[in-house]
Amino acid sequence: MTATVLEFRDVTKTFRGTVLFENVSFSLEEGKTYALRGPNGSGKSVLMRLMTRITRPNAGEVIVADRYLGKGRVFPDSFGTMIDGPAYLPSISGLGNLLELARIRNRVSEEEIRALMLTLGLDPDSRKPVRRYSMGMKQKLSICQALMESPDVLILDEPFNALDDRSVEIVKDLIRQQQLAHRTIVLTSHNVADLDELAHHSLVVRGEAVVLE
Ligand SMILES: Nc1ncnc2c1ncn2[C@@H]1O[C@H](COP(=O)(O)OP(=O)(O)OP(=O)(O)O)[C@@H](O)[C@H]1O
Repeated sequence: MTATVLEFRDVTKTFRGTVLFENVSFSLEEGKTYALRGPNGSGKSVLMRLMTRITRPNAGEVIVADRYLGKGRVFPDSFGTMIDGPAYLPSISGLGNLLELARIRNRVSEEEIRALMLTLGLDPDSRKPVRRYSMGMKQKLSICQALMESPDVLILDEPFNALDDRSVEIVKDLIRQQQLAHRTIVLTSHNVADLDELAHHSLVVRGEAVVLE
């Protein structure tokens, strides 16, 4: 039997009186990859923020299974997210930034972070400050940040943006490794072929509804 990771129960989200989602209900199952689809501005990023509980619904509930919550915590403890991009310290290096973030939970070693950076084509020994990073380099750093602690659930908003073809293939391989490790993944992409290639199911934003297919 598959286990539920998180459940939306009659979730309504409005911004200043405008309804974005109304009475949305669905569940995500462990080990599955979900393509979140919908036109620009339909609410995909907001839905992802609701999943992580960064954004709260106006009505209804987002229920995260107990095993993903730290003791007495509201926020999921084992979710890796790449939604708005973390707020990097612009004057220090990529490795420096990842080490700072890793200190919060102390779950990943410097060696593991260095290896992941190398896999993605980032030089961990580069002293270049993040403010001088190109868009693609920042994107790779965000992917490192989301993956580095081997989270049980990955929420990836446009992980392939700004990446060259080779880097797209590397990120796809990393996602496939996560699938083999039975991780649960939600991802968006403006490239439908990428979503079709990777996802088991779709979450489609249709007006104020979200349909699981
Ligand atoms: N904090 C906020 N306050 C007011 N409106 C917001 C806020 N966050 C998002 N919105 C609105 O919610 C709608 C959905 O935005 P969202 O970024 O989730 O769309 P999206 O589907 O991710 O779009 P895209 O494909 O362009 O990335 C937009 O109209 C946006 O302006």
